[in-house]
Amino acid sequence: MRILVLNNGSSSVKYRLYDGDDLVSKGLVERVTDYAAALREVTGSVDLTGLGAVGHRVVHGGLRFSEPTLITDEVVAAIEELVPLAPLHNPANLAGIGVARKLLPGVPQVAVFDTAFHRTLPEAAATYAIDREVADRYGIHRYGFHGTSHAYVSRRTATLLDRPLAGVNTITLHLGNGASACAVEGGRSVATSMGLTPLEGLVMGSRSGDLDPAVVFHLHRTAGMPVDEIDDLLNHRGGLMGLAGAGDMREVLSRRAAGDRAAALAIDVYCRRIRSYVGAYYAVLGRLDAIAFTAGVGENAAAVRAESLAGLDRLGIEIDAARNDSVREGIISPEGAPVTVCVVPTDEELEIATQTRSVINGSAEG
Ligand SMILES: Nc1ncnc2c1ncn2[C@@H]1O[C@H](COP(=O)(O)OP(=O)(O)O)[C@@H](O)[C@H]1O
Ligand SMILES: CC(=O)OP(=O)(O)O
Ligand SMILES: [Mg+2]
Repeated sequence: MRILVLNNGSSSVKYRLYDGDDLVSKGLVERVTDYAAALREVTGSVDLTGLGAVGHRVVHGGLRFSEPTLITDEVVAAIEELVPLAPLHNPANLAGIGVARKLLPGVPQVAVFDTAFHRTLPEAAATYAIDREVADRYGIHRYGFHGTSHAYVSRRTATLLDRPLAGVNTITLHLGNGASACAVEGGRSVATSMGLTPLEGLVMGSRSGDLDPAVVFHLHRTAGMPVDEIDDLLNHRGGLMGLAGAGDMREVLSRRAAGDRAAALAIDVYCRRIRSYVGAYYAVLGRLDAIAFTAGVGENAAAVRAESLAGLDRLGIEIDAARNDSVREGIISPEGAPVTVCVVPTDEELEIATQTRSVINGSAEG
């Protein structure tokens, strides 16, 4: 079955066309303002004959969506209702869905949610310690994101260990522009660092990750900053961008190499945050079999991997320097180490295609 996968961001359209598991073509349309035009460009440039389905990445699925879902008008309305919880991501996803349904009538469309994998979080992990009634009324809950990636990478890690997924405990570290950590117990997400929105947790390209919520009140009251400006400060002008003046890890690493102290501090803050989460999630899991690094930074920045896990050998967590510098995919811990540390390239689009196909096959059978 041929499947078109669309991953619409706030300013770009990424697409992949699969025939079974084979990638037939892929592309990226950048600086998108008109999704209809961008998608017409995509549909005009690839051969879509025999297309069996379109799979869409949808970032926020709220509490409702724990599985990939066939898109109907009612599903679109539900995704629209979640826009306030993901104002940067869901509108772009919806634009892609709207245009694809119009341009490809009769082709089934499937939504694959970033949040779905985390619907297994234990209640104690998903609950913020605030007034219960307020939380329920406004949907204040840890939803977690990058679930498609954490699911794919934790599965691949079990394969790499040559053990059944059900018996493997892994910490997956998705370090891209957005970044999140996940504790995966036997294939189920039991803790994750992003929360109500993709702002919480690790230090990211332009997002601050964790901070004292009182920072927001303080900036509002003392600096007189409107809430929208604080939102922009934390989401777009924080993280590596805020600390080092560049959001791209390659640039920050090269500035540090040139002696830039702000860049050096930014990387220290970035790696220390990862180390804190690894320790916390080790405690949550009780027994840890593997740590998997993935996404742009995790797959490519050996220095970040080494610095994040430095000094954890007493916990059985160690990196072999020669392996870390040479391995593109596979194990980077020393032979026989208690915890297997590995690099596992993610493939969110392939996972979306796989899940989309399972929905189509399931509905054909059912
Ligand atoms: N060779 C590299 N060394 C260090 N960082 C890298 C390298 N290649 C890519 N990156 C970083 O990966 C990040 C982007 O990750 P990616 O997973 O592609 O992001 P996203 O899909 O979230 O847009 C950027 O910060 C970029 O600097
Ligand atoms: C949810 C999220 O943070 O996605 P991205 O990493 O694509 O920004
Ligand atoms: Mg990515």
